[in-house]
This record gives sequence, C-alpha cells and structure tokens, in this order.
Amino acid sequence: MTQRVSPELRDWAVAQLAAGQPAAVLLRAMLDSGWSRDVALSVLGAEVEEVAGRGAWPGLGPDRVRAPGLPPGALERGRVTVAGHDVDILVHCDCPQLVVLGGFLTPAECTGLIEEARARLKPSETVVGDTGGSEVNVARTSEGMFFGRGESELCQRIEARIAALLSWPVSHGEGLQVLRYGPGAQYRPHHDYFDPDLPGSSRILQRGGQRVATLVMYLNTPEEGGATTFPEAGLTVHAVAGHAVFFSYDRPDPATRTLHGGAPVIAGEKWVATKWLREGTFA
Ligand SMILES: O=C(O)CCC(=O)C(=O)O
Ligand SMILES: [Fe+2]
Repeated sequence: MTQRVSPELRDWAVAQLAAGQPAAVLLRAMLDSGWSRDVALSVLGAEVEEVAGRGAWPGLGPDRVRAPGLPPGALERGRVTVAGHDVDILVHCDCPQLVVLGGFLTPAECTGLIEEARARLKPSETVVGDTGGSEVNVARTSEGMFFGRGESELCQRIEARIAALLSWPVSHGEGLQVLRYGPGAQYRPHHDYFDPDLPGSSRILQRGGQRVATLVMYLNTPEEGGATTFPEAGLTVHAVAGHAVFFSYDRPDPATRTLHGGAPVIAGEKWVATKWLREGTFA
C-alpha cells in the first residue's frame, strides 16, 4: 500500500529537526508508527534539505549537515597540522570513506593512555539489539574500558586534537574507549552504527543520536596479527603505534561499506583507543 505524506507530518518533521532533535530519533519514531523506511527517509531527507538549504543524509540534523572529515585540501597535500601537531595521511579511500593517519598520537601519548586504562579493563561487551543493553559476546574477545569525556588531561588533549582534525565538536563524541587484545583475541566484523531497525536502538539513539564516524588509534604495534580489516572493501590496515584509521558513515547502512573487524592477534598484544562521533550532543 502506498503511504501518503500529509503536510502535517512534514510540518512536524521540520519543527522537530529545527528544534535540534537528531533525525535518527525521528526516523525511529516514524518506523515505530508504521511508516515505511523509504517514506520516512524521504520525509526527513526533504525536510533536512528545506531547513539547511542543501541536500544531506537525513541522519544529520539541520545544524550539522556536514559529516566529520579532514579539512579541505588535506587529502591532496598528504599532511595536515592540527594544533601544532603534524599528522601524515598515508592512505585514503572513497568507499568506504576512510583515511589512515600516521603520527596521530605521540609515543608518550600511546603509553600514557595504556597506563591510565590498564587497571580498569573488563571483558568487552557488545550491544544487545533487543534491549539496547550490553553483554559479553564470543564475537569480541578483547578487554576494554571507557574513559569519561575529558576525564584526564591526556583525554582532553586527544579529544581536542580529534575535534580540530575532523571539525566535529568535542560535545558530539563519546568518551574514549581503550581495548586490549591478547594472543587469539579478536573483534569479528561489525558495523559501529546502531541498527535503526533493532528495538534496543531507540534507547541508545536518545543520547546523541546515531554514530557517524569512528577513529581507531593504535597504541602499540602488535608482534604479529591484529590488523583492522574491512572485508567488503578488501582493505587491511595494520596496527602501528601512533597511527589511526578514521572512517565515516553518512547513514546507518551497509552500503557505506564500513563493515570492519579486529583480526586475531597472533603474537604479543594489541592496544587501541576508539573514538566514536555522534550526530548530536552526547551528554
Ligand atoms: O581493534 C580494531 O582494530 C577495531 C576496533 C573496533 O572495531 C571498534 O572499537 O569498534
Ligand atoms: Fe568497530
């Protein structure tokens, strides 16, 4: 059956978006009320266009139609300076939207994060789609912890560098997550965005809306194994201390080709810090 979009529905969407409600939350609300995904996306997409004056993925609200990304010209130059810190661009790719950065963290910052995180590690959990809670899962055999945003001077410095590099406010990021993988540990391929069709996602999306990008920072160089793999893109990023891989997804859709995983560590251990960026304020 064809669903007809009334002017009232369009007015509602415009008002909600203009008030700063993340479009992912509105999308969930529309799906819950029985609208088809295509219709919901067409309404939100059209309204974002109307409010912002340009086309955009409907997951990004009116004041943030841009996606996080490097400053104009940086990819061509192969180098970018953020707050006095030089970062090399080693690889970039269009689909997935991905950049591999060299020298994003200094050796002292890598060891500092490891030491601040070490005593707080717990078996890593994954999101449970039905409830929005989390649980230990065989797909993810690392140990991990979350810092609160701005928790230490080091976290603040790294968060400020990320915000400056990607032109994305510190307020729109989750606290840094640190993961440690021992020999044999891995993180099977997954997407970092929350599946809008799972019932548990609406609770998660209330807090800051959808994830729109990921920065995985390597805190050490594993003896063997532990690369980050993008199986659909046929791409493997080796873990090298201080390097980072940034990828963004302008909609929560496998078509972004951002399926990725942490390959098993064969020898030694692997430490990473992950920063997830949200479309809205993560409070
Ligand atoms: O360990 C890796 O290489 C990937 C980590 C990851 O996918 C994540 O933290 O979401
Ligand atoms: Fe991930």
